[in-house]
Amino acid sequence: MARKSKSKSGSSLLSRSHPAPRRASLSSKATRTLIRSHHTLQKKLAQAQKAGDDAAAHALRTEIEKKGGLERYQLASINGQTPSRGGDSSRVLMEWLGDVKSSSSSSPKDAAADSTRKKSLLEVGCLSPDNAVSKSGRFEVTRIDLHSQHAKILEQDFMQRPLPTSDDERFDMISLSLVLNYVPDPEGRGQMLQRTTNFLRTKQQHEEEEEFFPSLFLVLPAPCVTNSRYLDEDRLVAIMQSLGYTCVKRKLSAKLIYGLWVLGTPPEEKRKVVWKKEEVRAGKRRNNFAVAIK
Ligand SMILES: C[S@@+](CC[C@H](N)C(=O)[O-])C[C@H]1O[C@@H](n2cnc3c(N)ncnc32)[C@H](O)[C@@H]1O
Repeated sequence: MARKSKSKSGSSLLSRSHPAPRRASLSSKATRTLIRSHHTLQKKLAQAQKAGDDAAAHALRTEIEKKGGLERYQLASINGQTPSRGGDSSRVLMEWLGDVKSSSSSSPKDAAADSTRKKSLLEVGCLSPDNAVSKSGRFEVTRIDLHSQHAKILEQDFMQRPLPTSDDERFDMISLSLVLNYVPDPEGRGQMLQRTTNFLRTKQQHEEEEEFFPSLFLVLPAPCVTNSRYLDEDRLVAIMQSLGYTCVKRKLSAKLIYGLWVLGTPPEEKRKVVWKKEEVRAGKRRNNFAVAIK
């Protein structure tokens, strides 16, 4: 039975009834294969759609569904979050925030008020309401996903979420963990990164010392940055800086690259941001992950 839930922006969104997610008992190898194959098929589908090849797009949609579609992909991703397989990425965020005061308010009254106010977090691509960031109790979390597997997760495409009209509707932090690499084409990834800036509240002058907010927690598979023909860390930093972000925390593990990117006060004039898909390093064994902004 469908029922309605309210988003932070006040828009009503349809949410479905949610059976408890089935845990797939997949091996690590099967999990990786399934995730990779889903990404490849999504990329081919985006290419077919761009080329206007309806027959190929139909065949690819059928193949994606035959392999279990987004639901099975999500179950494989949940599998990858078990502690034995690297765990929940938001634990890294909580380690970073562990010793941070919630505010740098100048007056004792403001400080008292702010220390009781939870930070607001928009978690895009949320598979579970029980990850470290939710359990911390430090955030008021709004969770969204293309396919919700839990009543506390709104079924919503971030790219379609209504734009906020005031800071009350914006967030202190957005989490984009293993979501940007789900987007099948470079331009779509650029649009997603650009769009995050609209959903973060404005940094106030008196907050200069509040070093971790407003911010984007961005997590990508490490090879997207360490072994791509089109993206390395320098280029990622340059792209993010052109959007107004500064990296304040960064961690590279064997599998993932994590970053906390603070959005600064908006520049006087909006800078023109254009990033093409250009080779930054050659090599036959590299992948083609890229971010492009028109
Ligand atoms: C690999 S899972 C990542 C889950 C989790 N954040 C993590 O770090 O393990 C990617 C999720 O992002 C969701 N997703 C991708 N694009 C999205 C969008 N535009 N809006 C909302 N969710 C999206 C997918 O549905 C999928 O559940």
